[in-house]
Amino acid sequence: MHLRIALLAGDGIGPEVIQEAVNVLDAVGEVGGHTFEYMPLLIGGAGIDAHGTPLPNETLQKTLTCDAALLGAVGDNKFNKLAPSERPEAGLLKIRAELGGFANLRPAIAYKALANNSPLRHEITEGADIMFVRELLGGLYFGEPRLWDKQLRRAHNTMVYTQDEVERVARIAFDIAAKRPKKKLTSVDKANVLECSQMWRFVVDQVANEYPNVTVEHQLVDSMAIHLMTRPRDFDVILTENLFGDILSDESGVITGSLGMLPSATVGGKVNLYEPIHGSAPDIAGQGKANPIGTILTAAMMLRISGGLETEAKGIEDAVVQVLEAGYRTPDILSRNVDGQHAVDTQLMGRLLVDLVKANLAASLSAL
Ligand SMILES: NC(=O)C1=CN([C@@H]2O[C@H](COP(=O)(O)OP(=O)(O)OC[C@H]3O[C@@H](n4cnc5c(N)ncnc54)[C@H](O)[C@@H]3O)[C@@H](O)[C@H]2O)C=CC1
Ligand SMILES: CC(C)CC(=O)C(=O)O
Ligand SMILES: [Mg+2]
Repeated sequence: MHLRIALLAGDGIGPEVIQEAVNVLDAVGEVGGHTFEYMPLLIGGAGIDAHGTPLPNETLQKTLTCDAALLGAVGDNKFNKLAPSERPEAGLLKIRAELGGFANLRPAIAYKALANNSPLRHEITEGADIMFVRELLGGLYFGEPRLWDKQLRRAHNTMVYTQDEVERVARIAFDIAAKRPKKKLTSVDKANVLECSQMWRFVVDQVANEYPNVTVEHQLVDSMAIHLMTRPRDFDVILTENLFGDILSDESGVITGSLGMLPSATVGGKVNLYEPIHGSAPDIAGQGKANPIGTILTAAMMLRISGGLETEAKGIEDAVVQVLEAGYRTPDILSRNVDGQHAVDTQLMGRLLVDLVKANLAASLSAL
């Protein structure tokens, strides 16, 4: 298998975690006989610094020629005073829109080895395995008009969805739910207040008729924030709009032990975009403290979805379980009062995973 991968490292911890994912991909390539061709491209603050724009044209054009795009994170405090349309984050929103992927898949799994690293009690998180399907191209992040009228001392953002936009992401979520053991879909909205949400619910119910084997429920987003923390095991696929999905999926970092553990894949467009769900973490950037696991699991999603490399993806996911069970912890998942932990930095976590991935793949190849 040959994959051309646009490498959009971005800002802050982005380049640090992307490097570890590349090392793991290289290990997969070496053992599995695949070639991964990387195209490093600037985005976010790195794009602003080099070319005055968070999405240089070269980045977009070259990404469009690739089989997949792997992104770290964007954002830097030095740009905080810029208007939203000029900030690093605007580059990410623009590339998402241009690539066209509308379904952002964000799995959140409670790893057994991290049971004592979550502030939630073990019996609450044990076995939790959620797949968020977040609509990525609509809602408040893209709706027009949007402005801050400083003279009128008033600002607008617009939540807008078409029925077609809801339908296409709902279909992806139902397809996923239909293939999972629990076959349950929870659609999250704010239908007691918002017309967008009332329409969302109407469309989801229509699509549900095509999936009689999937159990459907609707939840309001405010109480859902509580249900997610008090009974995460009751959920399977969670379908929601852009902003609600952004917030709830970050919240699921509590279930997994850290935001740094969470991967994502965006599908449905011209080129799939793979990114961990966390941001550029300026508070820990450049210190070797970043957890690369979310990005490494993101690379596994890329191999599975864009490369059809199921064994290789599983080899990475198993390596993550093994490294955690052996007690290795970056600072974000290191707990006080827990025995058997070994503190590691970003690079050592990456190296341990490279070795485990190589061993896992060699074992599965020799078993063939
Ligand atoms: N996809 C992207 O590129 C995203 C970019 N951002 C941007 O990132 C910047 C920082 O935003 P924040 O709200 O602080 O969110 P953040 O996700 O960057 O960080 C939140 C907290 O989680 C920690 N954290 C995040 N990723 C981690 C990792 N891999 N390992 C260990 N700890 C990790 C950070 O140290 C911080 O304490 C902002 O400029 C924001 O706009 C935020 C979210 C997504
Ligand atoms: C544009 C991004 C900064 C929004 C975000 O936080 C995300 O997509 O997770
Ligand atoms: Mg976010």
